[in-house]
Amino acid sequence: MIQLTNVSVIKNKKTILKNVSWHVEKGEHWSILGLNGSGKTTLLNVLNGYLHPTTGQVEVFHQLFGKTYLPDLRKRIGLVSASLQQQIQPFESVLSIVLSGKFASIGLWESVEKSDIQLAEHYMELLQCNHLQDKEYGTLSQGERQKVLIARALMAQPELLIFDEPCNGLDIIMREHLLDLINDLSMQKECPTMIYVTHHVEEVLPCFSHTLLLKNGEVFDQGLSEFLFTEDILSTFYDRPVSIQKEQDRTWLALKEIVQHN
Ligand SMILES: Nc1ncnc2c1ncn2[C@@H]1O[C@H](COP(=O)(O)OP(=O)(O)OP(=O)(O)O)[C@@H](O)[C@H]1O
Repeated sequence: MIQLTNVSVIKNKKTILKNVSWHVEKGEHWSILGLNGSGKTTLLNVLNGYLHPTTGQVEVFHQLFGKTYLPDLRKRIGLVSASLQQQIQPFESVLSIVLSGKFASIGLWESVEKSDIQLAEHYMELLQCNHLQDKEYGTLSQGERQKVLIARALMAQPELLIFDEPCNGLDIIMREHLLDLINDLSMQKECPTMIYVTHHVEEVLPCFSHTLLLKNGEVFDQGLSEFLFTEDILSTFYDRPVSIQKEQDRTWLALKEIVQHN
């Protein structure tokens, strides 16, 4: 699915990513965990081909960037991100937004078939947002918007689905509801390979069996989430002592000391 080899990104003399090597197999689901400014967004931009690495090699679906036509490749990648939210017109209906996912377009400009509507309804049902289909996007809550964007991403039947901090701005009830839906999705036969980018270890569901820990633009560690989410590793990762608790097959984190910011 993904093969990054020694990828570095330098912008304005600042090294944003340094020698990132990462391999994702089809059917593996990965989380990318990192603090603010660790390089997560930059890494996603590299993956989507919006940013060319200064050095190193990127392959997605065995296609080497620089030797492949990126617009076609991007159609195989679903992205659920805040930047997408900002591009959607507030008056567009939920059904139209979900349908537009088939064409990876902002706005629905193509004619659709009955089978497209049926597929859109299937995904809206899966994401429990079919009751919203006639509503305007601008009237939806943040949680409802995220569900619609996931249904939209699935319409293109992507092979790779990237969630970029999907729980930002959600209260705990809506966060858990959205995570439940992502968990349900992971159990579907048609589930694409998923990448879940987050600041919060608590959000990493058991289906995200693998994790890439990104720190200051470098891979701090990577591998099976269950082996990485220990007090020792996470304390070094966060540069401060943390305690963890395992509940519902997830890892819940607390700082052992409150850090004073002056
Ligand atoms: N064009 C640029 N020129 C200089 N520095 C940049 C540029 N783009 C990003 N950076 C810096 O690179 C670092 C990583 O940014 P990035 O947005 O990838 O981090 P992030 O992990 O996504 O952060 P957050 O979680 O806060 O969104 C930041 O310190 C950012 O200021």
